[in-house]
This record gives sequence, C-alpha cells and structure tokens, in this order.
Amino acid sequence: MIPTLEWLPNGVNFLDQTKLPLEETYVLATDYNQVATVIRDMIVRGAPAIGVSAAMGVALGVSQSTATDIASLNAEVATISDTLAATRPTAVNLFWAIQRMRDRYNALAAANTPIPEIKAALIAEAQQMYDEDIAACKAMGAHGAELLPQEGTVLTHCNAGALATCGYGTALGVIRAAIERGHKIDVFADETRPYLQGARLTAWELLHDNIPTTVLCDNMAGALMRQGKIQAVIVGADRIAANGDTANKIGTYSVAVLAKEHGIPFYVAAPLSTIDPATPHGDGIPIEQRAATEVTHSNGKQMTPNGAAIQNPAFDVTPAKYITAIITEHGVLRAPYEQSIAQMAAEATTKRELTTA
Ligand SMILES: CSC[C@@H](O)[C@@H](O)C(=O)COP(=O)(O)O
Repeated sequence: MIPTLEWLPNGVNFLDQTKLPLEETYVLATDYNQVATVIRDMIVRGAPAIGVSAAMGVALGVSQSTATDIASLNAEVATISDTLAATRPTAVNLFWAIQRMRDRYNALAAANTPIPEIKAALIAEAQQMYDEDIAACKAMGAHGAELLPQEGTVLTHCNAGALATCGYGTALGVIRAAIERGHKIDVFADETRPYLQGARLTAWELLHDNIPTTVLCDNMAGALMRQGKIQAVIVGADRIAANGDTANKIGTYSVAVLAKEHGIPFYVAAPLSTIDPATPHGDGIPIEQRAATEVTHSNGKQMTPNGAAIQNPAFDVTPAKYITAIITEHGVLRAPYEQSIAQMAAEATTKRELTTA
C-alpha cells in the first residue's frame, strides 16, 4: 500500500508529495507546528489525508505537552487546534478531524482522566481515524464500483486516490474497486494545473497499481468527450454543502458542465466527513487562494511575463445539478440532495461521522 502518512514513535512521517513522481522521499514532522507546515505546503494534501494529518498533529502536540494541570493543557489544546485549523480553508475534513479530537479531549478532561492517559487516548483516536479512513474508502469502492462502465475510459480530475487519503482513495478507490470486480477500465487523468496532482500523483499511483492511465492536459476533456472517448467522470471533493454543491480542485466545474453537455455521468466520491451540513449551498464554501508563484513558475522556471496579473483559486464549486450521484461509505446519494444528504446526516450524527464544527 502507498504510505501517504504514518504515526511513528518520534513524529508523523509523510510521503513528500511535492517531490513525486521523481523522488519518493519522506518528511518527518516532529511537532505539531511541523505538521501544520506539511499541510500548508501540500507535502500532504487531499481532504481526507489533511483531516487525519491534523488529527495526528493534535495527538502529537498533546503528547509532547509538559502541562501538569488540566487548565494549562486546555489552553495548549486550543493553541494546537487553532494552528492546525489555520492551514487550509476549503477541505472541511480538516475542521471535522480537529473537532473530533477536541470532543474526545473534552470528554476525557471532564472525566478527570489523568494527563498521561489523555495523551495515550488521543494518539489512539488519531490512529483509529486513520484506520476508519481506509475502511471508508473501501466501502465507497464497494458502493460505487457498479456505477462505472464494464468497459471503457473514466476521466478523473486532480488526485482523489491513495495519496489523498490514508490509502485506496475515494474516486480512485471506486475505480480500483471496479477493476477488482472485473471491469476493464482505463483512466484519463487531467493534469490539473498548477500543482499537477493529476499528471504527477494520479498517474504515479495508478501506474504503481498497473492501471492503464493517460495524462490529459486540462483543456482536452471536451474534445475527447465529443469523440465518445470518455464513458464516465469521477472526482473527489473537499467540501459538499447541504444541497449537494461540491467544492473540489479548480477545473472540476468545467469538467462537470462538459460531462452534462455530452450526457456522460459525473460522480463524486467522498466520505461523510466531507459533507458540511452547516453550509447550505456552494456559495458559502471558502475557496483557498494560493500563491501566484504556483502559476507563474513551473519547476523553478518562470512561465509568465513579469507584470502579468495572476489568479490562483485552488478550488471551484460544481453545482449539484451537474452531479449524477455522490458515493459515500454508507451508500449512494442522489438528487434531490437536500433530502438525501439530510437523511444520511441524521443517521451519521449519532455515529460522529459528520462534521459538527
Ligand atoms: C480524496 S481527495 C478529494 C479532494 O481533496 C481532491 O480532489 C482535491 O481537490 C485535492 O486538492 P489539494 O489542493 O491537492 O489538497
């Protein structure tokens, strides 16, 4: 399995996704501030992986605390949480994971649990979230596999794979599951400018599993759809509003509109921790703006003339009307999404799977 991130006795170890596909190197974060940097700098990225990384950051920070009384530890937990929450604004899994860790901490503190036991319990909670993430990806695969064609080409945008999760992937997990069930699928991976998640990461991890993969420039999908060369589209998500509007990597919206125009199903695969019932519709989703240099430079080389104005929104919102179905670990959601999401949210709240932040 591709080791995206791992809890170690001396910190959290991350596969450095900025170096892929040419180098497989690791970055060991030995304190929670370093975990925050790893998330902000996209050494680890992808909504579910960001969430579990933040949970491990909370566990790491608390485990290293020298506080001897609960009031001091409370203050440290708040600082650790705020630091990790300030890294990336769009993926709601980040806030969901931090809140889950805080809820666990608060329950332990309220029960007068000794500090060493609190530390051990938070490490165990983060490790459990890691295991649950892989299980959720496998369940999404099981629910979504039969939606994909028996034979054909599936387009994906960005990287919603093992590298974006603790393993197996959301959108790529569904593709993996379909192939494991005998579907003959090859993948078109949009390159996904400017960070090139598709060209660098999706292609790398699919080829690692011997899944036939073709990298497309971001402007090729329409022409290939028109030629009948794409049978389905599947992507991940960073935040799904209560009405089904879905934030995902910039460029997803264009692909969804093209898919609808060509009568091609457009699927979103995401765990319940990506659903944000507190945000009624997509206009309320915060969109991260990243540095202009990600657009102006490629591999250290300047690509644009000095003085050119630059836009670099990292995500866009695909209105629910373009989404054929949302595949979760608990089943497949269909329109009207207000109802199907609310129903699944009600079932999940009792199980603490949904964001309450
Ligand atoms: C299973 S990952 C789903 C999304 O997080 C993914 O599609 C995406 O947009 C990732 O963006 P990134 O900026 O690389 O973190």
